[in-house]
Amino acid sequence: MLLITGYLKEQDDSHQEFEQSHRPETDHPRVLITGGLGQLGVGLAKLLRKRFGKNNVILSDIRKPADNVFYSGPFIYSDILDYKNLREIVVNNRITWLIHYSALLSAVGEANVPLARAVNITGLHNILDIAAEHSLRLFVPSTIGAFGPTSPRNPTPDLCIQRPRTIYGVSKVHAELMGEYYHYRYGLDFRCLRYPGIISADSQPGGGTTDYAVQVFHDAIKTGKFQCNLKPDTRLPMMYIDDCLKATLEVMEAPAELLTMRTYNINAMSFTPEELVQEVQKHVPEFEVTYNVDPVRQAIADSWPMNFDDNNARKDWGWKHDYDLPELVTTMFNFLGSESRIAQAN
Ligand SMILES: NC(=O)c1ccc[n+]([C@@H]2O[C@H](COP(=O)([O-])OP(=O)(O)OC[C@H]3O[C@@H](n4cnc5c(N)ncnc54)[C@H](O)[C@@H]3O)[C@@H](O)[C@H]2O)c1
Ligand SMILES: C[C@@H](O)[C@H](N)C(=O)O
Repeated sequence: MLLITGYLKEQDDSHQEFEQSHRPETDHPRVLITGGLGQLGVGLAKLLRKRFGKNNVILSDIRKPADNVFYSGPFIYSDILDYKNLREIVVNNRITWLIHYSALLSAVGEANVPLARAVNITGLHNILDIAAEHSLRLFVPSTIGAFGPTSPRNPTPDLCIQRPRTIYGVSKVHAELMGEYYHYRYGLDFRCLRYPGIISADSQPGGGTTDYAVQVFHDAIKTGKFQCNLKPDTRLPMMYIDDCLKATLEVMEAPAELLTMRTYNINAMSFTPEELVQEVQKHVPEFEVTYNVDPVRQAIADSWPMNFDDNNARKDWGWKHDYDLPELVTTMFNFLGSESRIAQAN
């Protein structure tokens, strides 16, 4: 058996022991999260473990997990480009839900197109085949980046022209279309949400265009100064991580008959760097910002939606966000402020 977890290792090194003492509850899904050590995976694992039980949710990645992650529940090495290994993990752990988070994001994708193509497209093909072969429920996130300069930008509906100009966006449109094709052709239970830029306090973004909206909080607390790599009036859809993870769980649990589509926009708020900074200054009045525009990220942002129309998600399966801009900013400062007080005390 392949599964080795820090949590289990602490108790017993025998895999036999795992099989006997940790039988999965049959009424809960057995979940595998790929690319689980990025900005979103650890938080999602925490949420799903609370709901389905610690041992029913396996995090996987090609990176080495931090101690707190390793000891918080099952973790396994998995490279999504290794089809045989992926299939072995699914079979040996009797996986029923696959959450496919592995990807190269927009900015790092432009910096390494061959790798982005391999991970985001070839990797997705492995995931689709394994999910179809083993009748898994498959979640693949898409993104505001799946739209391009010829899409309507304010607001962007679910169905419209999608001609993105990044390898990231192209690979995500490909994922949407392939997932839907497998659904209609082979009956694959494919579910997909187009996430906005996600903002989180306890995990770092992986090299996207919306990363500035996370970094700003860290710099406000650490130095009181921030250099923004997008222009002050660049408007993009954004969401606090708790809303993103809640939506993911909700769409995965939604009865199939409610889903009139298989790919939905979800949204919470939309702001520019200037508007975010004004809100941050309510908490840190002396906060100073300068602008040093990164032309690659700026060109990407200028081609993306400014506002996202998520009416179908709201109508079909009851999507509703909890965090608007003021709550987001207060929550980020509460979290990071308490962390920095703890660090100072130690
Ligand atoms: N964070 C956002 O703002 C956002 C917005 C829209 C969509 N999404 C999507 O959500 C998903 C998760 O995003 P994230 O922000 O956590 O990404 P991230 O970049 O932080 O993490 C991606 C993870 O994929 C892993 N990975 C890379 N190559 C791999 C391989 N060959 N095999 C297995 N794993 C591999 C990386 O090690 C990394 O831990 C992605 O598909 C992303 O496109 C994220
Ligand atoms: C928006 C999203 O897909 C990611 N945060 C990026 O900027 O690339």
